[in-house]
Amino acid sequence: MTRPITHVAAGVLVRDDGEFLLGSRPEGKPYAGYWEFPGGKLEPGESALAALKRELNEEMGIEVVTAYPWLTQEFIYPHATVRLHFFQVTRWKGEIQPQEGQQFVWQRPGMLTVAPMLPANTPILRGLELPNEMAISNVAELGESEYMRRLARRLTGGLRWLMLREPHLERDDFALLAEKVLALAKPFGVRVIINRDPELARQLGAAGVHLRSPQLMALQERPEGLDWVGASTHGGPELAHAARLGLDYAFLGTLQPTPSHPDGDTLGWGGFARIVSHGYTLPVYAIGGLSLGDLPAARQHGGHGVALLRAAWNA
Ligand SMILES: Nc1nc2c([nH]c(=O)n2[C@H]2C[C@H](O)[C@@H](COP(=O)(O)OP(=O)(O)OP(=O)(O)O)O2)c(=O)[nH]1
Ligand SMILES: [Mg+2]
Repeated sequence: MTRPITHVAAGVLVRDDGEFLLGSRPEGKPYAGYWEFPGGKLEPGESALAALKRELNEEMGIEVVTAYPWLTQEFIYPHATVRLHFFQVTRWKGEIQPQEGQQFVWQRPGMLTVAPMLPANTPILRGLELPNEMAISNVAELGESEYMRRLARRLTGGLRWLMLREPHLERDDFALLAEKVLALAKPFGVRVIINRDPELARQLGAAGVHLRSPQLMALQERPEGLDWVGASTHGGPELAHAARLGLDYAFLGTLQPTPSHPDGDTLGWGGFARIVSHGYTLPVYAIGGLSLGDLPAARQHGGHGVALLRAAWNA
């Protein structure tokens, strides 16, 4: 027998310093004492956003000002089958005050100090570790020495993640470059994602691998031995495949015409939103002709962030 699905809206409050809020579940509810993102069940006919606003007001006394639709997760509990609609809440009014005897704690992504967490939330916590800007290397256009100068500048400026993607290089030359980049990035604790193949990413000891869409579609399982695995996608079927394999994030594009693809098929924000609104558990980056100024648009349309090639190195 299939049970009806209980729809739930939950809010991830994120401060400017990157810390996010968890609440403890009050006594008397299923999983009392577990940690969760504040939120609750949708009422009949209520939208997820309306439920989010109502629940955050009821449970913590705040008024939501800016909320971005983010990840969706389905989970089967003994007590219910839930579909969770997560939002990132970046602005709110009023002071956070527990209204139901719960506790609240601010946490740093990847460095939780409280437990246990509701089990459905594992991928949500992973998603919070991912940056809103994914910077993609551009040795091809800048040349190696100029690129390394700009990378050094961004590293001292606080860059946390970097994707190394240089398809014009032969594998050996790419590996040599990767070793230099990894050595430069290491003291900064930067996560370097290798856009080539899982084998090379493992050999280099990189944080992860990024798959091109043909590589993604040829796989039946997530590559092993890598902390982070992402993929490029161009539509719903590819994105769904990435989600099925349990990948950590996906790119979706091309958003706008770019210098290298001046007149190809582009999605625009409408097309991007239509695909993402299907509701995936993995964060989705918009890619193609974007700059950091497009981040609010990407988030309004259900994206996690923007993947930047040229624009990442202009500053
Ligand atoms: N609020 C919230 N619920 C979550 C999260 N993760 C997760 O699996 N859930 C599940 C637990 C519950 O089965 C369901 C939320 O139900 P709830 O008991 O919080 O709902 P509610 O606030 O409307 O409570 P009530 O009025 O029914 O007492 O979703 C999360 O991060 N936040
Ligand atoms: Mg609740």
